[in-house]
Formats: sequence, structure tokens, C-alpha cells
Amino acid sequence: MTYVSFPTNKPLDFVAIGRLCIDLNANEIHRPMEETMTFTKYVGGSPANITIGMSRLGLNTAFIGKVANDQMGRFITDYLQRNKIDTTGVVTDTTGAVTGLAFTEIKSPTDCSILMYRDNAADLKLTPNEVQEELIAQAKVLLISGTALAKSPSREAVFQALNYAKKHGAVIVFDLDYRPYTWTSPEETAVYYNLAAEKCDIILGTREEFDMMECFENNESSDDKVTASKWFNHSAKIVIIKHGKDGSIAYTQDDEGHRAKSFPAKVVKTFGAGDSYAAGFLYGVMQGWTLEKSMEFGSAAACIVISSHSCSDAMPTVYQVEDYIERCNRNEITAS
Ligand SMILES: Nc1ncnc2c1ncn2[C@@H]1O[C@H](COP(=O)(O)OP(=O)(O)OP(=O)(O)O)[C@@H](O)[C@H]1O
Ligand SMILES: O=C(O)C[C@@H](O)[C@H](O)C(=O)CO
Repeated sequence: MTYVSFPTNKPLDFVAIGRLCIDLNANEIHRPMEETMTFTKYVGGSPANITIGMSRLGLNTAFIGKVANDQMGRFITDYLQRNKIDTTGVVTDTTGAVTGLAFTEIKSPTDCSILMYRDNAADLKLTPNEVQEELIAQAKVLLISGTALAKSPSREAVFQALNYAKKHGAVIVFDLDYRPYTWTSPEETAVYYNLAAEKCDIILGTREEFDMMECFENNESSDDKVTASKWFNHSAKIVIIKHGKDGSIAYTQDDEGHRAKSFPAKVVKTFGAGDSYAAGFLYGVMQGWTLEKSMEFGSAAACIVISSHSCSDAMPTVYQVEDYIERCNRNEITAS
């Protein structure tokens, strides 16, 4: 059964808009940041990671965003290009803005946190008139991600991209990617998240992210099915609610939910799970696979990334994901 129809007559499979930054992941893992001395530098930012994931899976991809006019900005653009991502939509800041930095602390496989340096970050300076309509017109899928809604003018740039995607018939995906440090209040966050989500065909988020969006409705965590059903009154065709190592559930308008188990993993760090899951899942639905198969593929892609040191650099190929699933089926991989 097909839940979402992707346009067939477009040259670009996937374009994402939003955050491009640098992850500095602790080399000395299982230590607090206070005792960490060295870091490895990777391209970061959830929509960038997802786009790198889609490109590694063999899709034709592009990115819309803004980088600082410095060595870090050039490192990001160069890395995207080396990963075969079209960067004609990546503009360079001219105001002296800087590249956002995420220092990751890996205390244990379950206790990870991110220390952010995002004052005057270039990615939030993208303006609506810098969003190229032509790029979105050529794309089957536009992915937006929540952090870009946190501040103007990037917020308006995302809504401009949504307008273009609607006009040209791209399938719109919203990865909620809620990072509280970027926002001023939960109420402001919920307003813009809800306005954007109304326009989207596929919405992916964790239970906590959906709870944030429902902060006007009640103070308690909702039932997943109740949460999902609200969005079918707008544009949504698929709503996915993720539950960490307990797996994920996909809802469509007419059913009780499709549950995907997660695979075992030798976890190094937890961040990056959601980005690799999104890339794997979206790849699957774009191939016309069932929701279960697409979710399984996303779950296995997530395991590969959380078993690795980086998010972006560890994004797997189709062969790597298939091999991981086969090895799990042969009980060759056990949880850490
Ligand atoms: N410890 C784990 N072991 C196995 N699979 C996992 C684990 N954690 C996450 N996953 C897989 O990754 C998917 C997405 O993870 P999660 O629900 O943590 O998303 P997220 O919170 O968006 O991730 P992130 O930490 O990148 O923000 C899960 O549905 C599951 O399939
Ligand atoms: O910007 C962040 O919040 C951290 C990212 O750079 C990181 O790569 C990430 O988003 C993983 O999901």
C-alpha cells in the first residue's frame, strides 16, 4: 500500500533546509567534559546529517542553508560536495556570523550531552530571498527541521521553502529536532512548530518532542495514537513517534499503527540515532517499501551510527544497512 505519492518527474530526490554546523566529538569517551582534552571535528546539524545519510544511500540530494565566511564554513561546504550533495543553495554569510559548534560529551553509552556554542550562528541568518525556488521545484522531497524555526530570518526562510514545496508538489517532511537551547520559551516553540507541522506530509519526532508541541492542550504526555491523529486533519499522511531503544511507531490515517522494533547495538553514543533513522526510513518509503520495512531499515541505520564516533561521517550505505540487518538476524550482534 502506498501512503505517500512522490513526484516521479523531478531530477532531485531530496533537498533539506536548515542547520549546518560543526560537531566536536570527545575522543576520550566515558569521561566528563571537564576531563576531555581532544575532539574530532565532523560536519553536524540534524538536517545536514540526514542529507549526508540520503546521499550515502545513493539518492540525488541538495542542501539549502547558510555558512560562516570562515575556515569552518568552507570545511562544511567542501564536505557536503565531497558527499555528492548539491550546494548551490548553500550561501555564505556576509555579516560576520560564526559557525555553530556542538561539543559532545560521551560519559557512557546512555549518558551523552551536547555543549552548544551558537551565539550569532550563521545558519540562523538564512533569509527568505536566499531560498532558491528552482531548487525546491526540482525536488521530490523537502525536509525541514525544527531548529531553523527558532529565530528570524531563518524562520521565515523555512516558511518560504514550505510555500515553494506546496506550489511545486514536493512531499514535505518535518523532523522535529527540538533543541531547547535555541529557543526562548516552550510556548513560542510550540506556536511555530504547530504552524509548520500543519503543512507537512510526514512528521517524525520523539514522544518528548510531540509533548512540547501539545503544551497548550494539557500537561500530561498524550497517547501516541491521539497525538498522530490530530495531524491527519491537516496535511499529514504518516506520523512517526520514536521511543529510543524501544523502537518507533508509524501511524497513517486509517490504521492502528505500525510498530518497528529496534536492533541490538554496541552503543558508543546516543546522538545521531534520529538523523540516521530518518535517512533510512525516508529512503525506504521513497523506494515504495512497506512502512515496516522502511522503519526496520531506519532502525538498523540508526544502530550503525550510534555504534560509531560520529553522526555525519558514520552514515551508512545501503549495503552496510542490509549487512547489519543480516548479521542481527544471524544473532551475530548483541547489545552493549
Ligand atoms: N540504544 C539503542 N539501541 C538500538 N537502537 C536505538 C537505540 N537508540 C535509538 N535507537 C534507534 O534509533 C531510532 C531513533 O532514536 P531516538 O528515538 O533516540 O531518536 P532521537 O531522540 O531523535 O535521536 P537523537 O539522539 O539523534 O536526537 C529508534 O527508533 C531506534 O530504532
Ligand atoms: O546541533 C546539534 O544540536 C548537534 C548536532 O550537530 C548533531 O550532529 C546532531 O544534531 C545529532 O543529532
